[in-house]
Amino acid sequence: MGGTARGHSFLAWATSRRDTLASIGLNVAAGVLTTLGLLATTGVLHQLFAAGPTPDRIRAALPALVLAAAAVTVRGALTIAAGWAQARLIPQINYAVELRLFETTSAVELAAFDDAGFAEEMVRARDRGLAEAGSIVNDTVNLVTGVVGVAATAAAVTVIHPLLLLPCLLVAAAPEAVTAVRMARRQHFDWLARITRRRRKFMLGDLMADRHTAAEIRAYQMREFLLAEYHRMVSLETRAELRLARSQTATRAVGLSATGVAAFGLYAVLGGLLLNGVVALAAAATALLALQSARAGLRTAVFATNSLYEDALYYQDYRDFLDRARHRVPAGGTRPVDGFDRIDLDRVSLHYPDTEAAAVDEVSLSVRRGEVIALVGENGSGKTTLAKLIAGLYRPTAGVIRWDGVDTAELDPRQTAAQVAVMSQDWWRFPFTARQNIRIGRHDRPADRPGPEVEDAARDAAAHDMITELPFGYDTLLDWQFKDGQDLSGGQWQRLVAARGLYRDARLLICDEPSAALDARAEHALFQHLRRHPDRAVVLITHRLANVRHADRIFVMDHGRLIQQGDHDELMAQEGLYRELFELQAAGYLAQAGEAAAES
Ligand SMILES: Nc1ncnc2c1ncn2[C@@H]1O[C@H](COP(=O)(O)OP(=O)(O)OP(=O)(O)O)[C@@H](O)[C@H]1O
Repeated sequence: MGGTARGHSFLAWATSRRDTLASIGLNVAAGVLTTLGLLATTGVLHQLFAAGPTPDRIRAALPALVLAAAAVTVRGALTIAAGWAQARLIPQINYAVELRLFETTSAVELAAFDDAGFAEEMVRARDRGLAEAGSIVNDTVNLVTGVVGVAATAAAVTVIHPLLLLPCLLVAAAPEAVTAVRMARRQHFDWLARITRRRRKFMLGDLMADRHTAAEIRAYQMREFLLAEYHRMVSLETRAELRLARSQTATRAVGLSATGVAAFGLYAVLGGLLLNGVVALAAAATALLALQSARAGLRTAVFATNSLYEDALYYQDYRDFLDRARHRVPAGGTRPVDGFDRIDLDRVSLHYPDTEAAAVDEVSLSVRRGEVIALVGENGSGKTTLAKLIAGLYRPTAGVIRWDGVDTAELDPRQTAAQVAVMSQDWWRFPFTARQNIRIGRHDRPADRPGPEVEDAARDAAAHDMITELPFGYDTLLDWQFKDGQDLSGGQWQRLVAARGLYRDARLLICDEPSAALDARAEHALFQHLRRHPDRAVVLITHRLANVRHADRIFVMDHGRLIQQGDHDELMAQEGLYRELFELQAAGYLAQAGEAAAES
């Protein structure tokens, strides 16, 4: 926890030195005025309890009274100023903490997202870690305020009567502090133990309240099934929460009893000292005031320590996540890249985490500039994984990928990625306008770099007409959740994804099922533009084998292994999976063509 609090104060310091200094400094200054105020009050009481006529005593007490009033006023002003500095600091810190998280999550390697442990840590960091950053600052300032308050009072008391109250204060504070820390620890560990179940509960809740799942849930009448599953989670959760509440209540009861006994003892000691004449009446009265002020300070400090302890435990999750995530940011090399003549895969394998079999198993192949190659195989045979390896989205768990003979690990990763465009099979409906949805394919294209215009890319992907028919054309927001937002059909989205890929205008174009949702006309239009181009290599994955007939080379995958390669004619001349799959598809068309001929 010490490390965390230190780490965080660095963050506050780095975020805004002025506001951090002001938050702490003004609170300390307010504490000094508390001491002054108490000393002035003792002065007032001494004069009032002295012998002599009342008007004289009041007159004598006046200067101290003015001093006490001034101390209270200035202290109030300082506290308000400290509050202002704190209010400025918190949003800055929250922003810095969020930014750090998203800078890291968006930089980690893709493989990290396949790791369930990493995904869970990320949820934890977002779920609680972020929210705690602001509270840590608040609680730290409160702790400083509380401690300064107690120290200020203790200083005043020491001046008035050395060694009288300090031990008493400590005795009064101990039970509260111990109870608070115990409760915070238990709360945290209980939360950790329940996190997987809570994630599942949220996920079920999302399924039942999401627009994208609504149709399927109704079509399969999944409602009762989901509700029963949700109910099961909720009952387990409720039971766990009740168990926690029971033990927390017991701890609090013990803590409060101990605090009561300590307070009683404290007053008894003070009474005894007064009766025995060890303390004067004025000093005893100030002591009571001081005790009250000290206890308020103590309560603030204990409460802040408790919250700080709890915040720190959650915030530590955030920091641990950042540390671990930073190790998953691909380091990459420094060799500059500007295109390639050939990419060679040498016995490349990829194992997903927690899986037995390799998704890609010792595959060797090459992709040359100016070629169109195709990856073919049944579902789950490893085509998408292999394409992601070629695209550099995954690093091989064994084997080497070389660009013009250089291991990709040595190449500058940003420059390498700039050479690649991926039309992915599982694309996302980005909530931007149609134009932005295409432009994000190369949003940072410098003005002097040639490339297709947004509308040309859309035309090539058969998306232009559909976009111009939208209510605001290219400026239509493609998110139905916002006013004037629109949604598109699956095929329309896929045209947009294709347009984005073409707009990116990269040397290596990877098309994973680019036409799965397209109608025949759009598919035809797209494939016109995926033909050979001297400056570009295309890696095509498709189950519609008619589209791979013209590929320069076809690679056939089965259970992660490369089992056949060659062009269409070579592969058709062999017994094997390719011919089998091709003939199965062709038979469907031929049968239909035959039936049509018979009918006419
Ligand atoms: N993120 C992942 N984590 C774990 N296993 C995965 C992951 N993605 C794919 N797999 C597994 O890896 C294997 C290869 O999957 P891949 O998606 O590469 O196949 P594919 O040939 O593209 O299939 P399809 O034709 O259905 O698109 C499959 O057994 C799949 O279950």
